[in-house]
Amino acid sequence: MAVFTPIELDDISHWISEDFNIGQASEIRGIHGGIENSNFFLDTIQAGKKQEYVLTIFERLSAQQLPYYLELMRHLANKDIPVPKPIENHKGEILFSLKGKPAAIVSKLPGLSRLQPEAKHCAMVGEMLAKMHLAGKDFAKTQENLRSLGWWQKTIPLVLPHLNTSQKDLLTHELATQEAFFSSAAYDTIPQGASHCDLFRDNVLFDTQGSTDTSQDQLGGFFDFYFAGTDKWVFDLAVTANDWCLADNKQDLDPERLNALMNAYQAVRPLTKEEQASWPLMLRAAALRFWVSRLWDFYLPRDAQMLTPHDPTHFERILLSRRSL
Ligand SMILES: Nc1ncnc2c1ncn2[C@@H]1O[C@H](COP(=O)(O)OP(=O)(O)O)[C@@H](O)[C@H]1O
Ligand SMILES: N[C@@H](CCOP(=O)(O)O)C(=O)O
Repeated sequence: MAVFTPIELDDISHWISEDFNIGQASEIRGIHGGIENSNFFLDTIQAGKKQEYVLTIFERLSAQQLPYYLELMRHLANKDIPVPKPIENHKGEILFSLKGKPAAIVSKLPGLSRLQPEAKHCAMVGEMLAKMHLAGKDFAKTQENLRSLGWWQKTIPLVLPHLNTSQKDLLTHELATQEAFFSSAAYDTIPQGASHCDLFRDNVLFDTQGSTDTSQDQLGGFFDFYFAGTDKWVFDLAVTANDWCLADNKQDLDPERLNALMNAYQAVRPLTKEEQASWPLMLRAAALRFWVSRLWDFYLPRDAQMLTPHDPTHFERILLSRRSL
């Protein structure tokens, strides 16, 4: 994440001790890594013991949009899906205001990201993703994926002037293909529900159980639900596959990792015939979604301390690879 809105301990100490039951704030540290929100590790001391939380200040999402994400995390956590649990204040609220922006405090998950995943990591992620989809079936709220087709249609004209001719052609052709796909009868038959929509390697933690290698790794949890939405579950799986199952050339799919992800997912929730048929176009949709957002972040950047933009060309290559399948 980046830090767009700096926060000091003095800004929150009184608020934490007065409004919550999590002890006294003892330290706050800006987190480097993501690109959307201002995130901080927040330590407190409660009954003499250190407790760890994550404080997020939302930079783009509004107080109207946020209840979906926070309630979804609470719903999933209550069903034993390992996700950050929003912390309630004394009034039972989970959405607050800090420095004039919406903010939340969530539990800190254990572990670290595995950026060079083995097939077994892909399998753990596939299994938990399917369990998460099923656990979200009775989640009452719905909210569209705010980075889906409507957003691509609005954003692509903003980035096109920055691209060369072949990039422009690729982007406009793929958008036209996806528009036709989204409006097809087949698309309507594909099951949907609460989806993470950004389940990249850096949004999953593995608990290493104290081991220095990967042998004991257990899933620590999924986090960063702030791109979640009601979407096709198989789109969520395609987003995940495009990041977790890359071959050494960083663009093609690696059969071993992909099989591990898909088999583990389908052991919990087998894909329907319609989902199977949609898979090639879903992989392309998932590649397009992140090519567009990376272009947008790259060419129309915001001010931030500690911001590291992601490379858009990575998803241009992934899209080309998926189109050649
Ligand atoms: N609940 C959490 N538990 C543990 N670490 C977290 C948690 N939430 C965020 N982090 C850490 O903060 C970093 C940035 O968070 P992220 O959600 O990716 O930022 P952004 O909201 O900007 O996308 C992550 O890479 C991770 O290290
Ligand atoms: N996963 C996306 C960017 C979203 O940033 P995150 O830090 O919130 O995951 C990408 O890689 O483009």
